[in-house]
Amino acid sequence: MADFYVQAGRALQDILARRGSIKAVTAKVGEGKDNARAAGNAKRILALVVNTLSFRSTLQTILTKVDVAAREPKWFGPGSPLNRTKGALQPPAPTLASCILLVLMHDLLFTSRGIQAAKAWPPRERLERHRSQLHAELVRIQLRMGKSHPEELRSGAEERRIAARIPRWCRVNTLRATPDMVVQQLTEQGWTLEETETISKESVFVQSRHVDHVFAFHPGATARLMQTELYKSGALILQDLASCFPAAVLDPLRDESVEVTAMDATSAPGNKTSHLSALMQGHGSRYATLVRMLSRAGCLAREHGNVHPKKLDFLSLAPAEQGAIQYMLLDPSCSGSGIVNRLDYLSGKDDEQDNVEEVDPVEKGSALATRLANLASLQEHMIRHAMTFPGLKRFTYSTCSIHEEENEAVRSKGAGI
Ligand SMILES: C[S@@+](CC[C@H](N)C(=O)[O-])C[C@H]1O[C@@H](n2cnc3c(N)ncnc32)[C@H](O)[C@@H]1O
Repeated sequence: MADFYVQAGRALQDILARRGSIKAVTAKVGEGKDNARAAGNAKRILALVVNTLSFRSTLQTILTKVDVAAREPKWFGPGSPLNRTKGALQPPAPTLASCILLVLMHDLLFTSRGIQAAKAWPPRERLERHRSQLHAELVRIQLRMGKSHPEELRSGAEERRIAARIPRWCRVNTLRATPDMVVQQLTEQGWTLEETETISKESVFVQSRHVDHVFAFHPGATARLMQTELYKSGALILQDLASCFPAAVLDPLRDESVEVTAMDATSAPGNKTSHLSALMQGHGSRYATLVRMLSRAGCLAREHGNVHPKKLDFLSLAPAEQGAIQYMLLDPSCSGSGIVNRLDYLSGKDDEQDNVEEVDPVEKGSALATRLANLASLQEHMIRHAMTFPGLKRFTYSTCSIHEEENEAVRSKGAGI
């Protein structure tokens, strides 16, 4: 179990050093030879890391009063042997010992079971020497903030309240089923399609007014939806409404009567690719990366679909050699600032299909400005590159960002409109 806390501390260190998203980092740390065990491990690490981050500001306030690193320098100071663990990042990243301290403090102060490592493990033993003072500080913070329970100190309460009101959007994958078939099966399972603006009950769903074959469900219905055969077979794909617009707008067959070729330039993980594939009704050829998702959605050419995935750097493609490409969906890396964060990973109802790239909700100020400038420069470069494809008739540019710098500004500079 000591190893578990070291792995969780490593994941936390990677996240704080901004080396990846929470999901990506914890999945990587949990990796091992035994897949089932690794998956279980990754889930537990994810839960501990997410919870530690939720209480991080409280934990750090406590540490300003009870400076564990100064009191126990051998295990939590800069010279700790924990900092020499294989793979530990070096400064300017926060030390591994300080990250392990946070995850241990989380379990000590916020769980009834306490730290789940051998009593003799020195970091546990050293930290627990300060247990009563740490608890006293926690109670002081609670009183100061007028909270009756430590759980109320968790940050992000407002975000969670909002998340609980956001519908769960699903797209019918017309390569697997017709919308009528989906409605019929759902109805047989106790769901009701209503013509209403508000989804009052978990069993009610409504049709999108904007994009064909897209339905909105109650946010609390996610787990039940994921149990359905429709979801498991790839006939129903969890995909936010906003993310359904690019393929719907591009719609390569809209004014074509002959076979066409389209490219999804930055396709992984593949939601928009499979949408585009479905809109092309099995015609044409195109590129994508995420074979697994495409296979599940029935899009792969080698499995009688219409997508030829290629793992390539879009920017390294020579447009002159791609004269066949007539339509292109360009959905490049972005800040992810507009992504609806349902926090499903907190409840274990993880949605592997959300096209989350990198989401950093704490990012502010000049760090954000620099990151946006870097992203905008790459995005503009991609638009310019797309526009040199000689056969291109139409392309869409989209991001999951709410920042003008990545949207209107990039479009104006890149495409000159
Ligand atoms: C926002 S995501 C795309 C999401 C995808 N359209 C979907 O709906 O599932 C951007 C993707 O572009 C990929 N990417 C970034 N630069 C690229 C490049 N030069 N060539 C190809 N893909 C790239 C990233 O790795 C990332 O997977």
